[in-house]
Amino acid sequence: MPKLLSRLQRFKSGSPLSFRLLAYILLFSSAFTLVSSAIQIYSDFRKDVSQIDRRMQVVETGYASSLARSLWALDQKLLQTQLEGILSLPDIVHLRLKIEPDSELVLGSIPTNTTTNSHSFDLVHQGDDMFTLGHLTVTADLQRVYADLEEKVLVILATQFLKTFFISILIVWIFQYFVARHLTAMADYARGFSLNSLREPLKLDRPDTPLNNSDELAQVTDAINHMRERLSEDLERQKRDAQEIRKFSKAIEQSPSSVLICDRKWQIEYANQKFTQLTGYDLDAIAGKHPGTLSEDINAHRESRQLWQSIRLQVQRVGVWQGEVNSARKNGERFWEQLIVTPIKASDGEVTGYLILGEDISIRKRYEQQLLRQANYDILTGLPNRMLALDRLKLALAQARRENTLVGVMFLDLDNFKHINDTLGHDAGDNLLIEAARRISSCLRGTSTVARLGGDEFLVVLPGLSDPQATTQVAQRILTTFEPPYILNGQEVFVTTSIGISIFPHDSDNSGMLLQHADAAMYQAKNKGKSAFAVFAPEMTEVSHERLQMESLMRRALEQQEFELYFQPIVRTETGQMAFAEALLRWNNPSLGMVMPDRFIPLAEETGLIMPIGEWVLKESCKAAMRWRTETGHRIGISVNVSPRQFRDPDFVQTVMQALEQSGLEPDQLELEITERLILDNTIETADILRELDQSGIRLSVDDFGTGYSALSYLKSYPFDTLKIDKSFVQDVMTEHDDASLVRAIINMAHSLGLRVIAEGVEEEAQTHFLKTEGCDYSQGYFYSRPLPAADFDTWLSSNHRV
Ligand SMILES: Nc1nc2c(ncn2[C@@H]2O[C@H](COP(=O)(O)O[C@H]3[C@@H](O)[C@H](n4cnc5c(=O)[nH]c(N)nc54)O[C@@H]3COP(=O)(O)O)[C@@H](O)[C@H]2O)c(=O)[nH]1
Repeated sequence: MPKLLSRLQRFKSGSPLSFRLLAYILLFSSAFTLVSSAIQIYSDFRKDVSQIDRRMQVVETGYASSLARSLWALDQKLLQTQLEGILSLPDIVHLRLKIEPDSELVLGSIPTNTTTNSHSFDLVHQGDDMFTLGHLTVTADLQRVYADLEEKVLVILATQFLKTFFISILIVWIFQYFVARHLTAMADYARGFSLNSLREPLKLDRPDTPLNNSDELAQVTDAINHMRERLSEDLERQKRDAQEIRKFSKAIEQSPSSVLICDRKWQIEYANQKFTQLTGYDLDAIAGKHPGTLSEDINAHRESRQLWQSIRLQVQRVGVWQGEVNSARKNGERFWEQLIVTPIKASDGEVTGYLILGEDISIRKRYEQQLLRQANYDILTGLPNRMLALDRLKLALAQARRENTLVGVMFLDLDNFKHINDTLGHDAGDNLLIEAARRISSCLRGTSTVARLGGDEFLVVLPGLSDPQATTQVAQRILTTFEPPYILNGQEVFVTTSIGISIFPHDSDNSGMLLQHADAAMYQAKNKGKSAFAVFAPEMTEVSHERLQMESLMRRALEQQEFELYFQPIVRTETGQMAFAEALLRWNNPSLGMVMPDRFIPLAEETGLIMPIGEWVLKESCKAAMRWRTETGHRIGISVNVSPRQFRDPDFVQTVMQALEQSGLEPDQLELEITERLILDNTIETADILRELDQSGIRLSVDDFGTGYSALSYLKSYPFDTLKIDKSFVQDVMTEHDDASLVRAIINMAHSLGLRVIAEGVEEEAQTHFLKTEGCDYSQGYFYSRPLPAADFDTWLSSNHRV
């Protein structure tokens, strides 16, 4: 029962369509039933009425002749019987017989309040003559017909209504079961449809039959589900798109590049953080403006307008513009940015706006300018470097060709720069170069170029000369400006320069050759004794050729075993007995002959060949010392010269140790001679290396002492064992009072620092007496022996009883 009630309730409230359908069916079927029943009833009614009419016709045809005969015969009884017979007929209620001429016979009665139907006919005698005997009016009562009609109406109405009602109920139930409830389910589904239920498809509560799967409801369900899927896909896509858009907008907002988006009229619509950060303008302040009109500076504004005009044109024509722009920040500060401007196009290709990407390239630009400067200028002196100098030289040559003039090319090299640099340190060397550059520049006209080629080499280009003499005048002026001393590390230092000159077009019309010739002339000037200039002459090329040749020969000298060690004894001054020997390198080249170290060691240092050569010297020296021990039975130490360049080899200590290990010589039998200039070179971890060598037991001596510019304090700071007084002082001790005093002072000072002293360059016996008197520990010089080849030294050792 409750189920039924709820159904009814649903039927009433939840299924208005069914309700309405029921109402419509009832209404229409009732109307139809009524009309059809009315037609039916009316037809039956007409049938009944016409049956009565026919019956009265039958009375006329059946009774007229017999009634006429009864009248003719005046047989009243028969007439009475006949009339009663007619009256007994159904529905006939009244008979009126008018008998001619004026009698009347009436039978039956006409009921009141009812509808009657009358039929009259004449009663005629059919003899020879025809006589109308009477006139009979038959009246029929339609009461029965109407009663029948009423009953029929009632029955038909009742049955039709019931039929219609139940059929309607059935139809509505069928409709409700097969359609309406599913429509309700669809409505419920649609009503409850939300983003959360997107994954739940609409399912109707009906069997899964092929018929059900293909009917309209199935089609609507499919359509709804299809719509749901499409919606779900669209939403998914929208979600993805929204995510993408969020991602892109975040990326744009946080992009390391500045981003401006303009509409199609180039009015700013969007600016990201980076843009604000870079320019100082925030979006509110610039929205709607043209990107070229942000600055308030009128000049910048004008420039920018022109620029943006060309940007607009190129973007229209080519589709992109990119370039480097010197933009202005809000505070007026200028900066460089790399801009890329592209149109933003809709899918139909229509331009909807413009994208302007910017990147701050100020640092790169500065760096580029710096690089450009570095590429063309010498950082230390600010002078043009080799590259720019060569460009200028080429330009000068081109101009000279046009104008038929001369170009002077001067190659300058500072004399003894290396020595000064090594002894006074790099800072002093740098200051010297700066001052030298200033002095050279001060001697030149505005059109001339002075450049630093590297190291202590300078190039001067004198364009547009009419007379070659002009070059020598300039060279002389330069030499004169070099005369005043330089103040380096608080000391007065005299520095000179050597100048080589070549002239275009006399010496060559080629810039490279002119440089080479000036270089060759410069060597000639050096050979003249420095602080000189030389003008190129063809024979000078041989000198520079020799240098090149020497370098290439030296590269093969080690493997060709062209190097040889000479040994010079170092004796105890007091006794003249052999103490140890110094290894001195010689180069025996088949084409160059015997080459002395002064000639090739600087070149070996320049080219780096000193590393393998120095290693060879160390190993051979240690081996020689061990051989002497074997041969003489005495421990004879060996002193080896070490070039500053060798100290820059990170494996130097290891090389020394290897030489000792491989030969078996004890470390205290090896002495390394180091020049003062090495010690003053702050760039080398000299102290660490010297300490490491000292800790290994290797002895260390300061070579050429007295020739440097340094203070003596380093002697205390470094672990030296020996100090070697330069031969230039020793050689004049007997003649120069100052030198004698200096040698004496050096010996005393060295002793006070716990160092032993070697005097080198002892050539005369008198010098040995002096040194003995002054307490000099060791002596070395031609007086005792010249440097000897190994075999000669062996002989010297065996014949010399002073060991
Ligand atoms: N890095 C290296 N340098 C080396 C090596 N071998 C030599 N040298 C250096 O070359 C310079 C010239 O050396 P050298 O021509 O051998 O001259 C030496 C002696 O021959 C010379 N000497 C010795 N006694 C006298 C003398 O009585 N009179 C005189 N006029 N000359 C003399 O002195 C040079 C010794 O120099 P020093 O080293 O200062 O003791 C020279 O500077 C060498 O250092 C090498 O293998 N590596």
